[in-house]
Amino acid sequence: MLELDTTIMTPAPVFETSGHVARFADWMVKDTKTGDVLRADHLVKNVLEARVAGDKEARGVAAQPKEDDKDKKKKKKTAKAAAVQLADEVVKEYESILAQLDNYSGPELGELCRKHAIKNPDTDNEVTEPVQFNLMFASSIGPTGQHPGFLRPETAQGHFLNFSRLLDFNNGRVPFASAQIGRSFRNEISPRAGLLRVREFTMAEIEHYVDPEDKRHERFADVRDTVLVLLDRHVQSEGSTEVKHMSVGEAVDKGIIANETLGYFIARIYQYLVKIGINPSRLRFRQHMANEMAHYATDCWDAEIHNSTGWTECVGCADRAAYDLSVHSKKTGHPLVVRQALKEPIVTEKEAAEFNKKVFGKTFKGDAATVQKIVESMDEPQLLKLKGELAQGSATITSEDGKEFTLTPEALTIERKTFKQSIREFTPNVIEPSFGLGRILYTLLEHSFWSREQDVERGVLSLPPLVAPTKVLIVPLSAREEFTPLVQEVSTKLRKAGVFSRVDDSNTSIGKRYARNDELGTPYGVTLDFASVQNRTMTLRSVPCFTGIPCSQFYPWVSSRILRSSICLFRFLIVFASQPSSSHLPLRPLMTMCVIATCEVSGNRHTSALYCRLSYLNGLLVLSSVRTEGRVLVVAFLFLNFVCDMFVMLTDRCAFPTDSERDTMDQRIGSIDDVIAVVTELVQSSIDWTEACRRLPAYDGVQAVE
Ligand SMILES: Nc1ncnc2c1ncn2[C@@H]1O[C@H](COP(=O)(O)OP(=O)(O)OP(=O)(O)O)[C@@H](O)[C@H]1O
Repeated sequence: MLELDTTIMTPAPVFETSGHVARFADWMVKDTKTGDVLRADHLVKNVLEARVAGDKEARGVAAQPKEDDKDKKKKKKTAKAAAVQLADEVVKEYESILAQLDNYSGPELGELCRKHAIKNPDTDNEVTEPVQFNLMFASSIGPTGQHPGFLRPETAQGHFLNFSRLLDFNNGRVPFASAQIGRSFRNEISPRAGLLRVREFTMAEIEHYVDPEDKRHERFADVRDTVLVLLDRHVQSEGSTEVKHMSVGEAVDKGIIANETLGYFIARIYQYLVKIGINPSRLRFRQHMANEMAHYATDCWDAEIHNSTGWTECVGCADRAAYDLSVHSKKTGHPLVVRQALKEPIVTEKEAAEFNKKVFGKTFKGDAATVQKIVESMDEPQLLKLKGELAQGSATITSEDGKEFTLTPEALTIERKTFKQSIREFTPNVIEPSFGLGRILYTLLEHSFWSREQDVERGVLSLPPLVAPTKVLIVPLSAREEFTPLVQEVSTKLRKAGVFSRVDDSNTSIGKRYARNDELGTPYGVTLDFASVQNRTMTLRSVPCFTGIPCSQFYPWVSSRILRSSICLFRFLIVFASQPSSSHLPLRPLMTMCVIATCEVSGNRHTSALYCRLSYLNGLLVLSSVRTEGRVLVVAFLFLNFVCDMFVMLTDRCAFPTDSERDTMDQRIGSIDDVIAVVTELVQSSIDWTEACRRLPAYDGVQAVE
């Protein structure tokens, strides 16, 4: 792959030729009273989605999440959902429109606004008919300002302008690819949602040039079995968003993905996104519908990632065919083609025109070149017709501006000739994966950031080591002088191993230091304690990774929760039943049980355990205050409470470990050199945490200094 870096400010003829001046546009509408500008498709989407959500709320399917004031400010243009129930057919129609929203043209969007009374959600005013708005920033180049230019809206055109040079570097052969990372600029109608829609953003684009007659990819076998979540154009045009899980091999075989090279890059995009930490269950590939496709594309798939704003396109992967190279070549007259030596020459017979230069020049004088051009641009049937007319004595041809010329057999002869072709000339097709780095980074941060159930203020960023800015945190337990040489030794050894580390020797507690670095996304931590000074050992800690509940643990976890909740209810009933009517403390055990039940169900086991013990005390208090005959019941309650406790302890064993447990459990110990070797391999991803645990024993807090 050849990397290039081309200019951002681009002369206008480049984008006139590529079609961007005429067609790189979005549809916008204006608020008829305030003049507020809205992107037409976004307006329809916001309003219809809000109506569908309002319908769900009215039916009691899902409550609308409450927006706090901050969010309200951010989502100024988001339509508010009124809890209004809609007719079933209307909901169906709205869902169908939303599924194929990207396929509507401007007039169709205008029609939708009228038909469904879609207004500006902020003002409730009508909106105008959609008009096209070109997304490029115009400027002028040079001191006189007479050369118009544009800030590039994509890096791709820079690749195409340099095609001949790139082809030379690749010895005139395809396939090969060029790559560029750089800023692009789009005058977005409504730039919102943080980094998701901005007017200036970083793109990483690959242009892969292939033979149009052979779009196989030599490494396709490596990715053939990669299973993807696909939302193809047929499903969308039926108004559905039902996805298919399918290997890329099968999708190419069935023609869902147009060709192997496109399929290869889609699979590689998937692998890349998952490798950097995007949650694969929130990633899908959506095919563009016919109207939605950019003017240059013949097939296009977007890698869409789900985040707090919904499904967002983060990478586009298009087959741009020969469009760009052909238009630039036509405009400049410079052939952007590949010349390939044929193994077997191709022999063909065809009609060929031969000009008698002397007579031709004398007859047509200044128009000779124009007449020759007209004849040369004729195809086989036209030449045959002309040949017939010449055989009759003369033929008349007309130029584009309507001028007539009479040709005679003296000036021009047409004969059938044999041609031997040993070179094949073709314009390569281009497959283009186009990454928006801001969108990828934003969704990655969203997918990686979480907080502990019992401490929502304490955030954790579970970044894979590959992308984490700091790979290892070195934490000396004390700021005492004897730690300094050790810290320096570990830091130097990690640097030599190519592992970027940082020392946190601040005065705060070790817990706070861990927490701070968990939030910064540092995946590993090594701790130097007093045992390190004495025995040269070091502990290794991995930042907990929130992957959701693994399937294998999901059912035991759910059943344990159900069991625990049932036990709470059971306890509650026992307490209730054991209340002697004369007791002056009837509410205390009752309230305690309610607190326990709430804690158990919400998973807050520390508080639950505390209240559990309190319930015994309550039982004893009740015991001392009731009549003799009521005591039997209270003793029975205490006994049953004890049995319940045993149950809870047992179910604790099969319960899904909480994050705090993973925090403290995931500590290993070893000699400084062993730990450095293991953490280096972890950072390089050549081993996983399981292998690290096999190599280093667990740290149980006992291997400390005597
Ligand atoms: N305004 C923007 N802000 C941030 N990233 C963007 C923006 N526009 C495009 N991108 C990124 O560039 C990539 C390739 O651009 P492409 O032209 O395919 O986007 P697009 O289809 O115009 O996007 P959209 O439909 O969201 O406007 C997108 O997948 C996206 O990640």
